[in-house]
Amino acid sequence: MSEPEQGAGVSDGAPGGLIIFLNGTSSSGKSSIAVELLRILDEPFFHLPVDAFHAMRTRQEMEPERLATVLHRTWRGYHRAIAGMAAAGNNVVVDHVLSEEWRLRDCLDLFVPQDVVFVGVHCPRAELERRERERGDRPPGLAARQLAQVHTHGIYDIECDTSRAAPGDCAKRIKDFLPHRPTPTAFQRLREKRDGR
Ligand SMILES: Nc1ncnc2c1ncn2[C@@H]1O[C@H](COP(=O)(O)OP(=O)(O)OP(=O)(O)O)[C@@H](O)[C@H]1O
Repeated sequence: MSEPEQGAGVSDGAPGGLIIFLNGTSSSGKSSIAVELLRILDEPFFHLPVDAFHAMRTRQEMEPERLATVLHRTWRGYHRAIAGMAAAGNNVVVDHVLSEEWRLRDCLDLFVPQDVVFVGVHCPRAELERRERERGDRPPGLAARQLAQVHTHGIYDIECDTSRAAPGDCAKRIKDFLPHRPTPTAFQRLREKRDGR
């Protein structure tokens, strides 16, 4: 039996899969957009949220120092799992918080930069705090603490403000952007910046 044809327009014929990378603070609306994306995208995509990787870990108590090591390893493994899925030709929606500088550096080292659609998921502080209170399953102040770092690199392919647009509208904008994404991509530009070019 022959292999199913690879989708045109989404991966541009490249052997690697496309990575739609949603970056924003906790409660900014990343998962909600990812759910909508998977509903409307025409090609097969996998949603890989960082939370799913934390949820796979055993639940035992750990000393803070050991926990820090285990968490660091989890994030590094998550980045490599994304790269691995994409390397095998799978399209991926990533739902991640770049709240520490090394995380972006690690992703820049690992992902094929022309295959990444880097999406800034923004939401004003007051609305983040309101959502945190309403959902009750995140520590109060978590999103506000992450705000300082998450968007500091300042370069995206596309950005959305989830206080002004519903998750479905953000997903539709991202989907419509895919066939027209310009080069260099945000990841290509960030790599050039990293390399001092
Ligand atoms: N565009 C939006 N408008 C209004 N409410 C939203 C919007 N997007 C998400 N929410 C609400 O905000 C809360 C957080 O959304 P979501 O889980 O998608 O965020 P997240 O960025 O994935 O958060 P986390 O990283 O903490 O998992 C949910 O209660 C969700 O219903």
